Amino acid sequence: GEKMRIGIAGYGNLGKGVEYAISQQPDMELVGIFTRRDPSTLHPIGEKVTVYPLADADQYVHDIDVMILCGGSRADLPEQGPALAKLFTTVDSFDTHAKIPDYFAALDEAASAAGTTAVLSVGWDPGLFSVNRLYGESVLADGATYTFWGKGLSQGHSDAVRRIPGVQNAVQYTIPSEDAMAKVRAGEQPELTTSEKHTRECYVVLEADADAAVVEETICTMPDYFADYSTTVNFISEKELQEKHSAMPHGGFVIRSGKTGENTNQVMEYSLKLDSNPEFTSSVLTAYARAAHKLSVSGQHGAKTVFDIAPGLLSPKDPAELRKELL
Ligand SMILES: NC(=O)C1=CN([C@@H]2O[C@H](COP(=O)(O)OP(=O)(O)OC[C@H]3O[C@@H](n4cnc5c(N)ncnc54)[C@H](OP(=O)(O)O)[C@@H]3O)[C@@H](O)[C@H]2O)C=CC1
Ligand SMILES: N[C@@H](C[C@H]1CC(C(=O)O)=NO1)C(=O)O
Repeated sequence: GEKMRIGIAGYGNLGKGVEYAISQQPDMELVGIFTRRDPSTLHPIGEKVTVYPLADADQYVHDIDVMILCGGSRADLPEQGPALAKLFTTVDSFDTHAKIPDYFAALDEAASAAGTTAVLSVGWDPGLFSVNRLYGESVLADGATYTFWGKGLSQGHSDAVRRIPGVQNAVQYTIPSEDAMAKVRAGEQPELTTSEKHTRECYVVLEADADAAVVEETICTMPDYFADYSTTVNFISEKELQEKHSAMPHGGFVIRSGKTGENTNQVMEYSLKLDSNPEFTSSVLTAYARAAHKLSVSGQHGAKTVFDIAPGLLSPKDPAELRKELL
């Protein structure tokens, strides 16, 4: 049948990853990339891919089935999400956890009024890790859930640091506590505070006239991103950043350890080992774009999270084919 027509809004790590992911989907085609920068300065992976000014997106509402939003959660999506949900069915990876309820409400208002479908906070955390925490807590009612990330590069935190005035470039690594993970794996079900589970390490390239002390303080006290953690900030050159910090590996796992019966131990674990955090996240976004389109054409409008989306909708296979795979 007809291929799904996809747009990409925002061309950074995620935007590039979505371009690759679409080329792997038999049922999708890329209509174009939308950017706030001068389109002529962008060089997509595919030579034939057209780059449009994001400001012109409204001219393409009849050419695009799903717009995949690849902007930064800290400063782009809060404005781009609702604005684009008025025009398109959208999918995004919004990950400022504390702000998800408000963001959901804004998207739901926009998408319900426009008769579109806005799928938010898709990726791995939030996203696939959220679904696995839900499975664990729904199945093992008596138990404890733990999430560990890294050691790896968090794109949300890296983006948040890059947005600080005076920062030219930056990356942030998340480091899990080996001691905390050992206790969890030993089934001790420990009470762990946020700062007992992870520490955060930033590598920052300053602009010429920036004040390092002010930048460091802004990072370490940043609500929702760094305030609850112990964070170290290292100032390096752009050259060193490019040489030593260009790879974006990450990963982690969700564990639910619980009890059933009289006193039976049950442990459920879901883990990721990612050589590229952005390319994996982009692959999740692309699968959920398929689900978003199916929801939209079947009249399921408004905002949806991963909790609202049946797994079968993610697949290019139809339900009858999938049923054969149950065996
Ligand atoms: N839920 C999850 O599991 C995950 C969520 N995320 C989220 O994805 C968000 C985006 O991550 P990521 O793609 O790494 O962010 P980037 O910083 O690479 O891109 C963010 C935006 O910045 C602009 N941009 C990109 N490169 C440049 C450049 N060289 N010069 C100027 N502007 C640029 C682009 O907008 P434009 O083209 O309009 O200029 C782009 O949309 C993160 O903020 C994070 O919140 C990421 C990973 C996992
Ligand atoms: N949203 C995260 C995905 C995972 C990684 C993470 C962290 O390192 O704090 N939290 O969630 C990202 O932007 O990479």
